[in-house]
Amino acid sequence: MAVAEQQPLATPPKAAEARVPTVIVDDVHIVYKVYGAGTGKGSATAALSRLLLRRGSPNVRRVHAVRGVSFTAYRGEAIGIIGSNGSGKSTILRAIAGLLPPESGKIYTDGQPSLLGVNAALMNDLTGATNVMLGGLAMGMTQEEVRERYQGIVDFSGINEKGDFISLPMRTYSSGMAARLRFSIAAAKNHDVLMIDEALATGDRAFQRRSEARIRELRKEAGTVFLVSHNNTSIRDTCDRVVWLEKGELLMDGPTDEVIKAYEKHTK
Ligand SMILES: Nc1ncnc2c1ncn2[C@@H]1O[C@H](COP(=O)(O)OP(=O)(O)OP(=O)(O)O)[C@@H](O)[C@H]1O
Repeated sequence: MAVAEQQPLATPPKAAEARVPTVIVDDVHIVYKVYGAGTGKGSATAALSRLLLRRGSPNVRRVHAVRGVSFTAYRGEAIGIIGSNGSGKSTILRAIAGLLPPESGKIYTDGQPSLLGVNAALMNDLTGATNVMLGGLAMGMTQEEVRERYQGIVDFSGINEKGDFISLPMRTYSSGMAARLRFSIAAAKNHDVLMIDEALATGDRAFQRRSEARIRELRKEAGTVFLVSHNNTSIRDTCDRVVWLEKGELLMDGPTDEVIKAYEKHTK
């Protein structure tokens, strides 16, 4: 009986590298409501009579800050968000962080996104050292972990380069020093999704380099990083993809070089 020639088993095609989505922004609109934006109707009596008569405030102004924005971010990406002043960059980050509800549309996130903004809350009357401890605990580290990383955080921030500033209250820091400390605390932890809003702009060049290197590390450690910045060099050095917002709309989303080139042409 003839034996069928054994065919070598075809090697299955190597599974394509699975891209894991971390943030999905789906047709999101965000509207701020500004109360008391008109004149003359702000008195307590007027407010009371509105309550009693169940009439809405006549002075609510709506600012439609984000208009139908959609994109998906994947694990391991660093995405720059650019656009002129007031284009909605900070607003979309705050919404991804869960701090602002969208008027319509949906935002899905994998893990808890951390927003590191220029206004991230640290206590001005407490020393830098206490803020490092509190900030670490607030990010979910144990006391032991914060103690282990304390020196690394202080060294990274460079706060003590010109004397023992870490033991002084934060209100004695310049805005650049405070921003450096905030970034150093946040960067001490690996985040699923880390969003950085202009935090690098205030540091000097040496600090910016350290931060950029740390952002690259955070990406390797499988997180997703968003960076809002007006500094195209920072964006070029850290991000492989850029989302360009203008007047609340997404104008372009693509490889860094392409988008920055188009943006520079637009702003010239
Ligand atoms: N708390 C708020 N209340 C009302 N309107 C707001 C508020 N915050 C922002 N806006 C408005 O929303 C729009 C988008 O603002 P946003 O701060 O997101 O812009 P941005 O792109 O981050 O600007 P910039 O580059 O100047 O930081 C602007 O028109 C702004 O006036």
